[in-house]
Amino acid sequence: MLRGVFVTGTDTGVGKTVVSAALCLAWGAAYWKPLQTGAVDGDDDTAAVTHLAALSPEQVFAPGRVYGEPAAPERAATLEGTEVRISSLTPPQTSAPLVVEGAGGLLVPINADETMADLMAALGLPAVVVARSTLGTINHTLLTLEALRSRGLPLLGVVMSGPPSAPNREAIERHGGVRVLAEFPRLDEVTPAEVARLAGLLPDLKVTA
Ligand SMILES: Nc1ncnc2c1ncn2[C@@H]1O[C@H](COP(=O)(O)OP(=O)(O)OP(=O)(O)O)[C@@H](O)[C@H]1O
Ligand SMILES: C[C@H](N)[C@H](N)CCCCCC(=O)O
Ligand SMILES: [Mg+2]
Repeated sequence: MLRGVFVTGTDTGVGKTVVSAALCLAWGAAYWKPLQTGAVDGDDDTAAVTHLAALSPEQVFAPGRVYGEPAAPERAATLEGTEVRISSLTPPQTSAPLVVEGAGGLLVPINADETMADLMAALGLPAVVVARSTLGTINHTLLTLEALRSRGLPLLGVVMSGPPSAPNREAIERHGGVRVLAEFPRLDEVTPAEVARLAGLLPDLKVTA
């Protein structure tokens, strides 16, 4: 039984927020974004997931820190004259399973000596890796899986986002020794109804609080 998952990705903008919303819907999970950057550009993944997954107030937690600069948390915090340490972030208490969304990919710096991978380790949640479906994804995905494994971090599986590619899926599963949980097609419009449809593509995993 899983208490939840840590949604990471092969890159920023790869579809982690949309996948997080689908996971919340599929599992009746709560959502938390420990580190949000890019607020000056309107980046607000918590608001996006709340809308897309129609989360109730009990299912959504305020981000741990919010920074204006659209950058890695290390730089965004430094520009505001601060530093964030993983030990200062308090994970929410919830009776529901928890979907935690990282910022960018696995090795994005949080400060001079901690990365998203360290945050994942501290939370003790298995990773869902969101990957593009298109050309170039095999390398990016296998690098992310290798980085997870070299740190002894648990892995639940991969979600591929974009036009379904059977050859890319097969290569990632075979070379990465990983399960592709679902392939999320490109949506014309990212709406709650369409995200509910994507949620239906996810396997029935035993996720509990
Ligand atoms: N399946 C999809 N179909 C169409 N558009 C999508 C899909 N998945 C994501 N998008 C769009 O692509 C953009 C980036 O997706 P998303 O915000 O989920 O990325 P992210 O990995 O969460 O980025 P960040 O690192 O900023 O958190 C958004 O505008 C989102 O609406
Ligand atoms: C601003 C953006 N949307 C994310 N919140 C932060 C992405 C950091 C990526 C850093 C990097 O890998 O180069
Ligand atoms: Mg996001």
